[in-house]
Amino acid sequence: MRPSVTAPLVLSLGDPCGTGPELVHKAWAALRSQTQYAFTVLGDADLLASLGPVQRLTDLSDAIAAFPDALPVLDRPLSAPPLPGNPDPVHAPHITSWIREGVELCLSGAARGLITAPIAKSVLYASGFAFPGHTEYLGDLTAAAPYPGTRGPVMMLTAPDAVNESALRVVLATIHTPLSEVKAHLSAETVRTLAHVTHEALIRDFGVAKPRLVLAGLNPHAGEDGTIGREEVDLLQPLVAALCNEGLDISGPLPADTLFHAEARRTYDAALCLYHDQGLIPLKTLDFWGGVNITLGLPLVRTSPDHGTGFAIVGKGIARPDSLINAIRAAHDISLNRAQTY
Ligand SMILES: NC(=O)C1=CN([C@@H]2O[C@H](COP(=O)(O)OP(=O)(O)OC[C@H]3O[C@@H](n4cnc5c(N)ncnc54)[C@H](O)[C@@H]3O)[C@@H](O)[C@H]2O)C=CC1
Ligand SMILES: NCC(=O)COP(=O)(O)O
Repeated sequence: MRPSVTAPLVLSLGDPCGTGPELVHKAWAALRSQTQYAFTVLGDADLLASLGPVQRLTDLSDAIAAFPDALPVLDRPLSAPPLPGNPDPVHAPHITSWIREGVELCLSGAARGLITAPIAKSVLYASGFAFPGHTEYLGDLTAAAPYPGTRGPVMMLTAPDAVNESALRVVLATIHTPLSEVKAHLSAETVRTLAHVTHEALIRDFGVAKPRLVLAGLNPHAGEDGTIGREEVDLLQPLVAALCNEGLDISGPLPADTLFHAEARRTYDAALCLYHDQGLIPLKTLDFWGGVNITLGLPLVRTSPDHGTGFAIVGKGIARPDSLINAIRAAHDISLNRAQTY
């Protein structure tokens, strides 16, 4: 069902021992007077009440009215008390159930977007979580839901507060893949799907009328005509030619080391990167505090701060909410764009 633009956003609390709970309160305090960003937390209300004012909701539709006065929460209690800064796999089933319920609320139309606070992957893996991260989990949870475009999930990171005028968007062909295995995971079909999902999402989710894509090379100097690696010649150049024939505006493969300076960024709307750090190093260098992680190609809107659980700084009052605030704003913006084009 298509979500109403007047439905609230929902936010899964993530790891209760991380910075998520305090950041949620900081984000609420920053946004409480702007009810277009009203969100409700799926998580433990006692934990959140220990950090600031909360309103326990029984009905999600009360979220917008409650938002200016207190942080709205759909109380989904933990079974053991969380120790700040000390993650414990005992919380894993709750963490994943908050995400699952957020997905259900979005797919039913009761919520118009899901923001996920950070999870610690290794903690979830220790309790049997079978997905590399939210991205793949959300792809699995939504596999049966109708979607009008090319299916993701695709991970996009955006640096909305990047300096030098031009923001940066990167999308990843491989995500949490060890570097030694990246090459084996790169196929024409993987990169082709990445390009199409990104092209369609730039139109549907970001309102870019004619998306311009660029593909980064894998090797130094993009292989230098096959003399420093052959992936560009054998795989990526023919693929870019095929994608151009399919109607996409895409260039590359280009050397990654000269792809991210301000002037270069003005020439494209999204950079297709082949592995995690190829895209995330420039992004986090440009905008360490404000980056947003967005999942493309899903039948729901999902955003997240680009940082992790920050266990070492929990409770110290120094965790910055910029990225979470940007994630909430991005979910709002994307849901409005989708309402116009979906
Ligand atoms: N969206 C998600 O669910 C993500 C989860 N993670 C998970 O987070 C855990 C920790 O990963 P790390 O690589 O240590 O990354 P991290 O982002 O938690 O920490 C990296 C550095 O940034 C600082 N930092 C993090 N958030 C901050 C904030 N809001 N304000 C100020 N400083 C902040 C930390 O103190 C640390 O120095 C891992 O288990 C990882 O799986 C990592 C990235 C995204
Ligand atoms: N480095 C990005 C990250 O870890 C986010 O992963 P996900 O949980 O959004 O799939």
